[in-house]
This record gives sequence, C-alpha cells and structure tokens, in this order.
Amino acid sequence: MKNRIRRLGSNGGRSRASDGARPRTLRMVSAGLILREAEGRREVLICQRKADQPMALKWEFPGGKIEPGESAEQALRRELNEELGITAEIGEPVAQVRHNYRNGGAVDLQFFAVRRFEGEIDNRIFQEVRWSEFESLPGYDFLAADIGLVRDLAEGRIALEGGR
Ligand SMILES: Nc1nc2c([nH]c(=O)n2[C@@H]2O[C@H](COP(=O)(O)OP(=O)(O)OP(=O)(O)O)[C@@H](O)[C@H]2O)c(=O)[nH]1
Repeated sequence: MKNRIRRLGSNGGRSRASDGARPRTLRMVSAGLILREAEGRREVLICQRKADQPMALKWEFPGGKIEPGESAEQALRRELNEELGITAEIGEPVAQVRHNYRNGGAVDLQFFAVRRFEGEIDNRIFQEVRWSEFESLPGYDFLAADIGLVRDLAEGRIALEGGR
C-alpha cells in the first residue's frame, strides 16, 4: 500500500509569541525509518543521542542535515553511511514535519522508509541504537519534532510494510 506524504502535527513550524522577531535558520533534514520484519514483528531502528550532544539522550531516527546540492535522498544515504556504516536503498517518503524548537532552531524533516541496505549496522556516533516494535515507540523519549510521527506509527495511522 502506498502512503501519501504526510505533513504531520508537531507545532507546524509556528513561532510562539514569546519568540519575538528573532530570525530562525531553517535546517533541512532527512531521516530514515529503517524497517525490518522479524518473526512477523515489524521493527524500526531508533537511535539515542549522546550525553554531550544538544538535546542529550533523546531518541531520534538516523539522518541529518541536507547539504547544498544534495537531494534529501542523497543526504540520507550519506548520513546512514556515516552514522551506521550501511549503504542504504532509500524508499518512499513517509512524512514531512516542520518544527520550531524552543532554543530558536527550526527544522524541516523529511522521513523516508528504508527496507534494504548493504552492510551490518555499526553504531558510530550514538549512545545506543536499538530495534523497536512500532507499538513500543511512544515509550522512548523522542525529540519533540518526532512525537507526532512516533504516535502515528504506534497507532497504525501510517501503514508501512516491513523490510528484509
Ligand atoms: N537525524 C534526525 N534529526 C532530527 C530528528 N528529529 C529532529 O528534530 N532532528 C533534528 O534535526 C537536526 C539534524 O541535524 P544533524 O544531525 O546534522 O545535527 P546535529 O544534531 O548533529 O547538530 P549540528 O550538526 O548542528 O551540531 C538536529 O537539529 C536534530 O535535533 C530525527 O528524527 N532524526
């Protein structure tokens, strides 16, 4: 089944009144929902940020900033290689989220399904990486921008077929 690209809840990139006129730089980011199916259970790979990073120890989906001249898919392939040592085949776009963080940073996140990759997952930058069933995702302390997506995945509002 094909999903439409969803523009998800979050705070929709709106500023709060208290933010005043401070200009925000919008970071364009792509992230991967790396999927696997194990004994009939669908799982997705989640990653925990390190203690010394901003938004320390929060969970997120692997990925990162789109560099000038890159497509979102190219950026994600590069990031997944740098962060996890895999060569990934980027699947369909699943969701797009705009979020303004309280510290003044704004992100535009594009999430893609990833069902196939070459190489073994090698944790190169995270505190921890872990496979999680969709239903268990809300139990992790995710970055604020991801919470709407996490809930939609857990509650089956976004149907994704599993991976290898
Ligand atoms: N990879 C990833 N980034 C996310 C997610 N949700 C979310 O808000 N982000 C934000 O998107 C940005 C990702 O860029 P990045 O990975 O290159 O950035 P970073 O935290 O290393 O920051 P820096 O490079 O500015 O120091 C971060 O600000 C991160 O907080 C997510 O699920 N995955």
